[in-house]
Amino acid sequence: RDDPQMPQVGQIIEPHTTEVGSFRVLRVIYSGPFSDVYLLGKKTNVNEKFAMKVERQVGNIRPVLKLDVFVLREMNTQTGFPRFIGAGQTPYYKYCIMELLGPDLSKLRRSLDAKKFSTTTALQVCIQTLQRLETLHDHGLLCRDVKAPNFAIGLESRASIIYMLDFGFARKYKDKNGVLMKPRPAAALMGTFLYAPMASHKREEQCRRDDIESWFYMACELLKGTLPWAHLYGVERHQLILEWKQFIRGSGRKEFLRGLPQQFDHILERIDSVSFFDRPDYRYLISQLMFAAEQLSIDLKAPLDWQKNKRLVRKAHWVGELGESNMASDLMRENSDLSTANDVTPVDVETWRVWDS
Ligand SMILES: Nc1ncnc2c1ncn2[C@@H]1O[C@H](COP(=O)(O)OP(=O)(O)OP(=O)(O)O)[C@@H](O)[C@H]1O
Repeated sequence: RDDPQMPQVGQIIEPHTTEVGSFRVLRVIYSGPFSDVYLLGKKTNVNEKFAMKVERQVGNIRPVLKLDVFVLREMNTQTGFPRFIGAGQTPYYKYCIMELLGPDLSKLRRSLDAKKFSTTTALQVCIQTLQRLETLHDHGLLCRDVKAPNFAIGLESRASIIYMLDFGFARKYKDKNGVLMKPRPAAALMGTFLYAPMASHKREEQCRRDDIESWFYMACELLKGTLPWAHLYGVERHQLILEWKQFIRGSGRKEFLRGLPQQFDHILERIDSVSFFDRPDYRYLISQLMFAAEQLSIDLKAPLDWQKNKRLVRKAHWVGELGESNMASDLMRENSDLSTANDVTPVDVETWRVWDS
């Protein structure tokens, strides 16, 4: 941010595509290890706001903005994907301008006193996030970093829509003829340890099922609170996190699922039965969530927690960053002090205390 070559507040940004016009940099929204995100206003009307993700041209250990631009362009007209506005580069940085969104689901959840959403909100969020994954997958793309910080709410009239963000780990799983690509013999450990699918822990190629497996961990966290392995520092303990994920499929299953709608048992069973080339049965998973809502007399059209409590959105802006998408293998190689990789405060670990004793 102190680098004068990088965008500065007040500066005018003029994307190469002339039809989108010019923008003024208003402030920094996020400053991370791999990218910075800025708030922009239209030069002609600063009240018309946008977000701009920026990545350095030189010295960036994980250049991904090209991927973000590719996916946003590909998904541009789809519900729940930020509208792509324009992109460009200077000798110092690349940038991508897109629709401005509200806070992410992780910040919203951690802004609540109970650190979990109401069941009404959590189930609606679970359904919408699954629908986003279905859309992404049906466009031939995998996310490979499904987690609450990568979903954000829309602004104002779009506050009930959950958007998918951050495609830095996306990958095509079909070739140009639409044929499913064969798995490579080994793949990098990708994504975020907390939610990584077991295949990723084992350095196997990921498939659609693996995004849905990560979605499942996220869904459990949204409904029940912080995951029981959240306190483990993934860089050093990722093998133990894998063992946790295996344990909840064996003797730990009942305890793990306690307090969640009973349909979560069927959901996990169905996810685990999907093989590498299969299309997950999104319809079945969504119908199970709807069935859970029906049994709990939940109205799936009811206002969401942040629509009922406007303070929550303001509070979420103050909650710290969490769970950056650090490429696990890079972290381990560097063995640096990036201890935020799995930086979850075990505030509501209480819920899962049974395993600590
Ligand atoms: N369109 C947007 N509108 C509002 N905020 C955004 C938008 N895009 C990104 N952000 C904010 O910037 C943060 C980082 O964005 P993103 O996850 O795309 O970048 P990243 O470099 O991959 O970050 P990380 O590695 O931490 O996941 C998001 O968590 C969100 O708070």
